[in-house]
Amino acid sequence: MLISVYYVIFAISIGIILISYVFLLLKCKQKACVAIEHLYEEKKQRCFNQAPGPHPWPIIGNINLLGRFQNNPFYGFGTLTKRYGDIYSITLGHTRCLVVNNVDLIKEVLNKNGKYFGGRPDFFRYHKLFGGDRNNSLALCDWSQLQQKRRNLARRHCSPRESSSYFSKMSEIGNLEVNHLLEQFINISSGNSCDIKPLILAASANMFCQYMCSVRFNYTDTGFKKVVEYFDEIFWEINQGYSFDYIPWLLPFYCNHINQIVHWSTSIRKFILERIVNHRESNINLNHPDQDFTDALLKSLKEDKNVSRNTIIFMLEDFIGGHSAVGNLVMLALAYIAKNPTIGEHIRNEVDAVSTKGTRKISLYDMNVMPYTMATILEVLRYSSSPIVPHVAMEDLVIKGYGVTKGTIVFINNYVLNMSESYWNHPEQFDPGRFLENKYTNNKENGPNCDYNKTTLDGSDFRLEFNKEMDKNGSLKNNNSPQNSHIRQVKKSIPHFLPFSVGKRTCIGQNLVRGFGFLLLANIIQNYNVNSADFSKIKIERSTVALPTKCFKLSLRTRA
Ligand code: HEM
Repeated sequence: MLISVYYVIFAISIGIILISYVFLLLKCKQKACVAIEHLYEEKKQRCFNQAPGPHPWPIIGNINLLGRFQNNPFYGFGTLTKRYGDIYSITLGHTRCLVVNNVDLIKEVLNKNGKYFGGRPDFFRYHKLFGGDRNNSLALCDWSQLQQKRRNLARRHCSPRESSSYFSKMSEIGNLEVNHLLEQFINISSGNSCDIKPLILAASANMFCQYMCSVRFNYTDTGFKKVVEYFDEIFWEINQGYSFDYIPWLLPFYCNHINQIVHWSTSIRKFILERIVNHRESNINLNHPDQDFTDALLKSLKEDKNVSRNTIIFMLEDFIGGHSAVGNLVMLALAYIAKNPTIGEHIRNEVDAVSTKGTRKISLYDMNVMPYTMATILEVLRYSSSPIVPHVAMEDLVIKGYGVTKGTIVFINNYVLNMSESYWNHPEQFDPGRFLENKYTNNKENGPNCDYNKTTLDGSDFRLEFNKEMDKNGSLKNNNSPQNSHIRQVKKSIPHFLPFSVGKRTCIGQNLVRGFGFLLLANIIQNYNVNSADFSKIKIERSTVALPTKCFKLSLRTRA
């Protein structure tokens, strides 16, 4: 009896051992398969050559090639296409980079493979700008679930649709701030040269602060003035490239510069906490609907354990900081108008027709009926070719048959798109008209449901009357034809025009740029003639929307 019990126990033990071996073998097989697959992938990668490119020097790589194009590295990238084609690799310091120079390839990288190119360069400077960790920044962080969450949170507030209450809030706030700005201009509107940039930036900052945080600051508030200046410095800084980004051992030579960056960013953070967040945080009511973006952020902090206080403070800072881009864009537009007075005349014609000769201010709802003004903003974006923040490959992958290894920095060259003769007629000319098209219509079409039969705020059916009186350059002429008229509109889509980039990491602030930029530009031109006492002082770098903090002066003269 005892023996048979032993036999049974022995048999069970053998069974267990055998089953364990089978599991062990299966697991080993799985691991072996993964390892083989990995090896195969690696081999496959190795089979793909790197894109062609110049041979790198030790230590500096190809930085010497860009040295010649310090003022416009993207032009430099463009010249290298003649030798290496539209996609090529260069090495900056020790970092491998890929430069992509045509629209199809750009879309292959950012649209088709966007999820693999969601990283950003790990520059020391970027960390210093955002409290020691670039992942605090919306634009400079690597792609992550947190980034997806932050983008979703921001979308409603920062990309308002025309029919939404956010849009009407934007229009209202924009108009109120324009009144404040015009009051400031009264003292400087005698036609003398003036440094108007700080005022335009302050107006733009107040538009953003009111829209996002329901607070505005006085133009004489020294704390506010300093913060607006520091934001502007940072905007300039983000648009620059330095050799120490790629050759970190040069950093000790740039200590003062880095300390300056830290000073700007910590001062901004202190201001946002002391003057905006602290007070709001203590008064937040979770049961009330969101008053603004700050409410939405503070609520997400209370409701979602994965969102940290740092995250929301940096988000707010990022979005308020967007005002610098708008302010600089408007300054550029005014400079081009000063240089090309006919452009100012065309805008003035639109403004006068829409506002019945200046009897009311221009609102956001006039955007659709002022195509030339909108086209001017687009032409500034094209002409200045704001660089697309570099992307980084987050995995090994293949683009156009070339192997791209994880960690490669990808430069998207939209300067070549904006300046290529194969995409634009006379790309070197500043000409807003290139963004306009005519839509022919007969008046019968223009019934109450016609898309193009837009009305202005005061209810007048302006667009048709106005458009049929414009010649092709945008100036007024008297050729009223009662039957047929053409409507001038901004071209709907231009596939090679990507000022805000495409794909997963496209700019979140583009509607704010169009909206607040339009309000500032149209209302300034409604009230002032813009000129310059010395055009030689208007120096504009290509390949950036950023102007130095201390830039050219302009003169404003009240319109007769
Ligand atoms: C002249 C005005 C502006 C231009 C030309 C511009 C252009 C761009 C470009 C090219 C990118 C990079 C997209 C990419 O990496 O593929 C970007 C990213 C971004 N922009 Fe703008 N932008 C402007 C203004 C603004 C404003 C006003 C805001 C906010 C209020 C804003 C918020 C952002 C954010 C948060 C990102 C990062 C998105 C991400 O990486 O996921 N931008 N912008």
